[in-house]
Amino acid sequence: MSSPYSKELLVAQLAVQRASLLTRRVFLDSAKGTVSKSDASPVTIGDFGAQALIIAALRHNFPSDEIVAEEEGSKLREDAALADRIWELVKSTKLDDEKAETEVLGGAVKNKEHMIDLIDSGNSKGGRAGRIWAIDPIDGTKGFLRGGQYAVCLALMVDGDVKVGVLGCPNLPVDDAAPLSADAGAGSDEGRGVIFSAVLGQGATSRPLTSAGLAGGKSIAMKPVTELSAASFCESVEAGHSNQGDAAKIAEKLGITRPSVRMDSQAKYGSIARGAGDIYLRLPTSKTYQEKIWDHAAGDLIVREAGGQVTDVLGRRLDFGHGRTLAENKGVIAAPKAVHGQVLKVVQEVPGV
Ligand SMILES: Nc1ncnc2c1ncn2[C@@H]1O[C@H](COP(=O)(O)O)[C@@H](O)[C@H]1OP(=O)(O)O
Ligand SMILES: [Mg+2]
Repeated sequence: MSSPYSKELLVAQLAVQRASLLTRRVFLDSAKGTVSKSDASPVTIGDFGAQALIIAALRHNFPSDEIVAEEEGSKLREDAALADRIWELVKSTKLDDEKAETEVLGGAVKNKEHMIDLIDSGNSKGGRAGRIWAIDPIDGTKGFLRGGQYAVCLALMVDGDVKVGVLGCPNLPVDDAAPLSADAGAGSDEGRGVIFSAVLGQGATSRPLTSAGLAGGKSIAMKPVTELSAASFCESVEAGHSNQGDAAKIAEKLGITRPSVRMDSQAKYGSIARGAGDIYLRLPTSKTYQEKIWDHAAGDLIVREAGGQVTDVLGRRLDFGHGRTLAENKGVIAAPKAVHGQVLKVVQEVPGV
């Protein structure tokens, strides 16, 4: 008998692989497919294209599942030139493995209208009942535009619990043992591109972006931290997304002297899951911002399956059953199980966190 969620894992890996290859094409273009420049939440043609490809794969395989996705198609209905650019990209991005492309993913998107309908169908409200996929087609768009790290994110929740998580990180080194660095290789894809995956209760793996599917995966695990003072922190590049001043106070209290590695997107979760970093802190910068489920679902499972513990700053598990946002959580602390409690205690000693 095949293990639980093996089909979901295969479809998710291939869908993320295909979408990641699409985003890489946009990334290598100097204008990076920017759609809205001044926006606080920038968007590129890669966001829409990747979302269309992932939803196409999910609709083909799991037609009755719900989908929560970050982007919506209305902009494309109003802007024909924009829709045409995205359509060119979507119809010309295919896996080399024709069998995977046609038999698993269901082949190409039919036409431009179909593409926009697919993008629009990621509008589920989420919740605690049934099978719901969460998609962030390009997490860390600011990093993507800067030439830094970003991630293509997909997770399946069943009754509010994450069962499958896949992260495509086209700019992280393939090598799990490479030192943690925010450097994305100045646009070179030599030795870069990794897919992290996890299924609840089955561990976490990494594989090169160019060889997705179920073959070629290696088990990954967090690095055991014996001395917290020797640990390294991972945090957002954007000071508006995580309070870097509070993180510095926490590092000092823990005796950590190494500077934090700042990196965009859920690439942080993948990096600590494979032991390239130790602790990911996301400390709220505002009382009103609610984290989005697509920004955390895959990473949360991958870190937990690699031997980590993930909570918010109050020590509560991330709760993906409250709709499109983590309405009942505040910030994130992801750390190896053995030291998570110590980190949490120190986080709570910092006034205002
Ligand atoms: N005030 C905020 N606090 C935390 N995260 C935020 C905030 N504003 C936006 N984000 C989200 O942070 C994510 C990127 O995180 P990171 O800093 O780890 O790369 C993006 O998905 C972004 O959402 P959006 O895409 O809607 O701007
Ligand atoms: Mg995001």
